[in-house]
Parts: sequence; structure tokens; C-alpha cells
Amino acid sequence: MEAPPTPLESARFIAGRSRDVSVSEEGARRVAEALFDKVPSAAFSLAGWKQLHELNPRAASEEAVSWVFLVDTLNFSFWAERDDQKCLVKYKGTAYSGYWALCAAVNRALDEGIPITSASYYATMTLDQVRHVLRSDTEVPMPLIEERHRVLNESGTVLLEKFGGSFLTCVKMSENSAQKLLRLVVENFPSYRDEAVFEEKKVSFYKRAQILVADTWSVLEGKGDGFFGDISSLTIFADYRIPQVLVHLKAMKYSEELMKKLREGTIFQSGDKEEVEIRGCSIWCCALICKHLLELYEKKGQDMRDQINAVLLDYYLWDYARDHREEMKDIPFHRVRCIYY
Ligand SMILES: Nc1nc2c(c(CN[C@H]3C=C[C@H](O)[C@@H]3O)cn2[C@@H]2O[C@H](COP(=O)(O)O)[C@@H](O)[C@H]2O)c(=O)[nH]1
Repeated sequence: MEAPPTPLESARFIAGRSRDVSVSEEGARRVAEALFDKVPSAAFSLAGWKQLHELNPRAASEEAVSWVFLVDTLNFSFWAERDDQKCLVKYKGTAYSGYWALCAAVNRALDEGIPITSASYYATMTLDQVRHVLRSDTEVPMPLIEERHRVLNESGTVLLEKFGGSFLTCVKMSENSAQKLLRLVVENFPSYRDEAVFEEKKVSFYKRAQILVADTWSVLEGKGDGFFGDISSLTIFADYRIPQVLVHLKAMKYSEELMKKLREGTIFQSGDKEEVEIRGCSIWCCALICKHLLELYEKKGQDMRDQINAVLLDYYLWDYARDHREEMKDIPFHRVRCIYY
């Protein structure tokens, strides 16, 4: 079975035919100008992954890589139906929500002596054990607990059967190629196969597979097994926060009809035309922002290809969305319940 087009080729195809979502070249250029002075900051750097996020591992060890694999296997669908009723996980005095609630729950389990990052443990975890590890400190549980249980058992089993139980073995097999690691993940771990059909053509987003490669690069600090010569070939990770911030920054625009559906809290299905357009246009929009950012530095005689790529742009925009929740509250995010993002 032939592989679908890459996420970037898919994004170009979708953006060229999208009806309800449009990418503004002018808007992307203006965002690039606004980000110009942020590039030298920690928020736009590989080091920021550890410096700015206390729940991420400090080490660059096999155990840290196992932590990243476990977390990115569960890195989906944290949004709450109502903002005043959401899953929160208290850890070391802080109450975390969304993606960070997952990280807090994993660190809490490790502190309790539960070997949650070990494939031999989560390959045979029971649903009740998963409920216990991911328990919320409010009466609202983390969404999709049953699906999380299924993907944990599935991913743990594959890791044991094909990679000796260690994701670092899979990383080593990629021989410092991000694209090869991406392919190994998508071919071997079904829950990472984030694909769709748009106007009768197969398209791919590979959001969790790409963020897994990026987080592996980050946790290994871009060195040794974590050095990827082609890290710039990854795209941003098409989740439900990046589109929201791109519309907020006026680099992307929704049609009135789509805006109305989003404001009403319509639940979309994974693969719906509007959902595919939102995700594809987000990837394409960020590719334009990266291109304009590099050109702005080139005009000043600076080659910034090692400091500017879609991964670092994504981390920056995702953190920005987290820090500007209030300002962005009138831009709705699209609601899908799925295991892909
Ligand atoms: N595009 C993109 N999407 C990302 C991440 C992350 C966290 N990763 C990095 C962040 C800091 C560290 O550097 C981690 O490496 C989570 N998500 C997605 O967001 C959604 C959760 O949102 P909220 O409900 O607000 O927590 C959900 O779809 C989740 O899958 C990212 O970085 N980029």
C-alpha cells in the first residue's frame, strides 16, 4: 500500500482547494515580522523545551525518551465541554489542565512508584489502573479514558515485540533522520496513523508522530541519537490550539458559516471536510510564516536555518496560545473527539 503524501504536500493540496478556511499570505508575513525579535529568545529555542516547562524531563537519558514516548502516545483530546468544568491534576502545589494535566499525572504516578513509562507495564495495564494513574482532582475525568487504555496496551505491546521495549531502540534505527523515524512510528504504531481523505485524495497530518520526533529531538537536546539533520522537514503539529492562534493573529481566516458552527460548539468528526481544511491550512500557513521569517533574516545577511523551523515555531505558538487564553477566548477552537490530536 503506497504511503500518502507528506503532511507538507497534503497541506499545500488542501490549502489550494479549501472553501471554509483561507490562509492569508499578507497575514503570515505580518506574523513573521512580529516574531522577528522573538527568535533569539528561549521561547523560540530548543533549550526552551526544558527551561520553560518544569514538567518535562531534565535528563537526556533512555528513561527520558521513554517518558516522551508514553506522553506523546496519550497526547490527544484534552479539551473540556465547559471551561468551568475540566479535568485538573494537582502536582507539587500546582493544578494543571489540558496537556499539562497528562504530564502531571505521569510524574505523579512515577513519584508513587508506578512504572508508568515502562512498556512492559503499560502493555498489560487494566482500565482501572489507567483510570487511577490519570485520575482528576476535580469530578471531571480526563476525556477518552477507554481509548487511552487501548492505545497504551497497543503501543506497549508493539514496543515490546518490535523494539525490545525501548523507544530509544526505534530512535537509533532512524539513523539521525527525522523522516525515517516518522515513518518507523507511523508504520509500527497504528494509533499514530493520522490520515484522511480530501477530495478523493489521501492526505496525512501525523500530528502525534511528528511531535514525538520533535519531543525526542528536544529531550535529547539535539545531540547524539537525538540529532536529526532533517529536523526542518517536519511541519507544525495540527492540533486544536494552533489553528485558534493563527486565526487570532489574522494569518488564517474562517468563513462565516464555519465560524457560526464553531461558535455553536459543533462537534466535528475526524476527517470531516471543515476539520481537514482547518488542519491542512494551519500547516500551510506556518510553512509560509517560517519562509517569511527566514527571508527577513536573509535580508540582514543572516542564515537562520538552524534557529528557525516549523518545530520551534510550533512550540512558540502553542505556548503563546496557552499564555493568551483570555485574549483568544472569542476565537473558538474546533471540537473533535479523537486519538490523533
Ligand atoms: N501543536 C502543538 N500541539 C500540542 C503541543 C503540546 C505540548 N507539547 C509541547 C508543549 C510544551 C512542551 O514543549 C511540549 O513538548 C500539546 N499539544 C496539543 O494541544 C492540545 C492540548 O491543548 P490544551 O487543551 O490547551 O492543553 C492537544 O491537541 C495536544 O495534543 C505542542 O507543543 N504543539
